[in-house]
Amino acid sequence: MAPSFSDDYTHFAVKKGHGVKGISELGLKALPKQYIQPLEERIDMTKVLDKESIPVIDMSNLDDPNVADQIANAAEKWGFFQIVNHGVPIEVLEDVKEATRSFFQLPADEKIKFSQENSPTKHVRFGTSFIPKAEKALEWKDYLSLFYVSDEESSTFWPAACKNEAIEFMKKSEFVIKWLLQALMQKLNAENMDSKAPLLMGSKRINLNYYPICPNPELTVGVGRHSDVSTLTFLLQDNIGGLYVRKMETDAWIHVPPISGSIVINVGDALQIMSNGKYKSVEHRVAANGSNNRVSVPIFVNPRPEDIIGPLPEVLRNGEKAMYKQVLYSDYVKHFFRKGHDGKETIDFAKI
Ligand SMILES: COc1cc(/C=C/C(=O)SCCNC(=O)CCNC(=O)[C@H](O)C(C)(C)COP(=O)(O)OP(=O)(O)OC[C@H]2O[C@@H](n3cnc4c(N)ncnc43)[C@H](O)[C@@H]2OP(=O)(O)O)ccc1O
Ligand SMILES: O=C(O)CCC(=O)C(=O)O
Ligand SMILES: [Fe+2]
Repeated sequence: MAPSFSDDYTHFAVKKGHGVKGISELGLKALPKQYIQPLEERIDMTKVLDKESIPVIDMSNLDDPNVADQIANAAEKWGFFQIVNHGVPIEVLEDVKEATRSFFQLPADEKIKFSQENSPTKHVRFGTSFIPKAEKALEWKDYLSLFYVSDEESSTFWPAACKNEAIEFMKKSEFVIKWLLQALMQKLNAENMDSKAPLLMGSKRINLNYYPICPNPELTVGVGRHSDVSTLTFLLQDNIGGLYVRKMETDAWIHVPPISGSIVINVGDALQIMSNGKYKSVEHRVAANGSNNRVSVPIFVNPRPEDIIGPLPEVLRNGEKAMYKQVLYSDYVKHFFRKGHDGKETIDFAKI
């Protein structure tokens, strides 16, 4: 049944498993007040630079040393870039976007089986907004978050509507992810990828994000300002648009235009820490949309929860002063998940 009072919307979306998709489908004329963001957190279009864009890097010739240079340069100067001709088949990308729509199309009583309270495993979580119990205002997004442990575990516990497509996307992306990390390590003189791979890409989480049509998109956000806590994020977006990235060291924002077949790559906090600040995790946010539903599928490439992360010895070899302490990665991630989105604040947890 549709909720009648404003406070009931939180119950309906968060506790009953309808999510913001359920609210969207009620056809309300006005946004429930819980979703109204303070003015400073809404996207101010006068701060968007429409003539600038993040780099787009063609990966068709991996033997060209220029490719690795462009990647390291983009990770340093922008923290965000798009890649094209990266080798992940277009059908795999289309299939995982379609599987995302199929999962969110399920009735609430099917999706709620995967909520924090009901899920058969901590590794599968369906939710809405970011951390509703810690947020001052809610965000206009539903998600399914899948932590990869093994094919067997995924096959047993991940929802049938999307598991094969999500696993395939992860598998087919493995080569290019490793190549990107190798190129980034080379530029830090930390070439030994065989020994570094577990730390850089020892765990993966894939999120399926659903941003339904919103009655007053200008009053809220799909995702608030944050940087990812990953090493790298490998993000597939559909053709709707709405992802904005902060231009480094300014208060201006740049839109990331959908490019068919491309993948958006961003540096996460773990790589900023390991590179002692050479590569930067940059704030980004997602606008809500008044006319179209949007999906996105980030693969968060991470250290393992039990890893200790800090500036790599190779980076400090030349006497450079460490800017970050050694921290247990799961402590870092738990700190991120303890509060609402707060821009680049999370990294203070690791600062010396
Ligand atoms: C959802 O909207 C988002 C998400 C994001 C995500 C950006 C990223 O960069 S995700 C990459 C995170 N890295 C990893 O998952 C790999 C390392 N994993 C770990 O260290 C651990 O698995 C763990 C995530 C810390 C969980 O540890 P565990 O011991 O199993 O502890 P829990 O009790 O399950 O969780 C602790 C605490 O975290 C919250 N939480 C856990 N998982 C999620 C999740 N998938 N989504 C949201 N919140 C999660 C949870 O609230 C727990 O606290 P409670 O108080 O509820 O118990 C970016 C932007 C977005 O909008
Ligand atoms: O939906 C997007 O384009 C980005 C989402 C995001 O930033 C995240 O899930 O961390
Ligand atoms: Fe993000």
